[in-house]
Amino acid sequence: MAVVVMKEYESLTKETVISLAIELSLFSSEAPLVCEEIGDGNLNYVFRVTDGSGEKGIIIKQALPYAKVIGESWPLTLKRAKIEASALQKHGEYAVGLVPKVYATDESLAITIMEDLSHLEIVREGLIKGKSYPKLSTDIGEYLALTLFNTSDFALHPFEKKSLVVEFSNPELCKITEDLIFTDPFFDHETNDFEPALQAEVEAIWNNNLLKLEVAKLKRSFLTEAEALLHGDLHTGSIFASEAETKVIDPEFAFYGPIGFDIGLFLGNLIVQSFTRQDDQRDAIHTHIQNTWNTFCAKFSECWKKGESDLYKSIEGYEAFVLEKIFHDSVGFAGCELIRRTIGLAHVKDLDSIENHEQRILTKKQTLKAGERLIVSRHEINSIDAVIELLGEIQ
Ligand SMILES: Nc1ncnc2c1ncn2[C@@H]1O[C@H](COP(=O)(O)OP(=O)(O)O)[C@@H](O)[C@H]1O
Ligand SMILES: CSC[C@H]1O[C@H](OP(=O)(O)O)[C@H](O)[C@@H]1O
Repeated sequence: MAVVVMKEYESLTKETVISLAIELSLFSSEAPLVCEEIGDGNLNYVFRVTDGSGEKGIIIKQALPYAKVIGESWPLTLKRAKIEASALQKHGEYAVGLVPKVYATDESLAITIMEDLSHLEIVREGLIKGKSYPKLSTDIGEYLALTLFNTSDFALHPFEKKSLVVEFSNPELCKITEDLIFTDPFFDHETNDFEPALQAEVEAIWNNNLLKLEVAKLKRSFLTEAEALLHGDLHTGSIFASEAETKVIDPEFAFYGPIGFDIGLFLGNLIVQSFTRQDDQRDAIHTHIQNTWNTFCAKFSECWKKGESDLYKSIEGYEAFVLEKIFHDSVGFAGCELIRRTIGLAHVKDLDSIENHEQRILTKKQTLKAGERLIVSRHEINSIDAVIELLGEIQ
């Protein structure tokens, strides 16, 4: 990967992106370059440059000094571009082929130049259309096990692990998660955004001290447990796929946190999708939920058996203890994701695009109920099949 040293920060336009692509010799000098801005996320600009044939493309993603969805009133560090590029590379070392290739970065412009994945589809969009992506859960289960195990103390020398903890210190992006996932939805906070028909359910959440105690414990794990290098925002909008391929993008929230957080966010987004489907279409999603966890466990155990880095790895019962903790954390984090995606600042299209008002409100009530039960009962839920059973009980 090249590191391009450019001038000071400026917000790129389609024209300056083309000049940059020429300056960096990313295409042959005669190619008639075309650029479009394709970013649909909350935070950054994403430019796609093609050579006119429409076939060869590259992606130039640029961080803005503020959150795009809110505007300049929400300043945000440009350092997130470097974190994202470094996390793509670090995760790519272990989850080979499951993340886009990074071609170049420039810290002062806050850009990452990477592989164009436009031949794939964002999983959230495909799932909403009823697709099921046969390889999704096997690939994501493996991605989770390989990235999380191999960046943890189970695999790394303690000096290397601690130096990665420092490299991936990401306080501003973590603060967004601390607020938007773990705090604001559980209090009457101005960032919340919910439909008036949900007022009673939302107030019940704000008044539920048992629920809030459990969320406080999960937030504490997020704040304090530097277990592995997380993606940090692994929702179905951060995954590209086809029938044959899966690629995880957008790890700008990467930092050292609890292993169950990435797993829980992915499962939470699958659970949201499950509630939006007709009964006869839910099985494909439930199979993905089960297979994600089962693949994660199988691959994590395979990694556990390799290498000698931690003498305690061979102690009877230790691996089972670790996996049990990760499972209960994952279930709780999934619950938080369900609640924040329903009533918090950042919604998901799976829910908001349900046109029929009654159906949309019913589905949102279900995601809230499921979220609450997953959080409060997570220590009594002892298998992934029990999660599926719980989903079936929610009317
Ligand atoms: N490598 C890529 N190849 C093709 N399209 C991409 C790529 N990365 C991002 N995109 C497009 O840009 C959108 C926003 O990208 P994302 O990284 O999620 O931005 P944000 O950080 O703002 O959420 C994606 O939903 C996708 O449509
Ligand atoms: C104001 S940030 C809200 C929300 O946006 C991020 O998602 P993405 O960058 O994928 O659009 C993240 O989930 C934050 O919680």
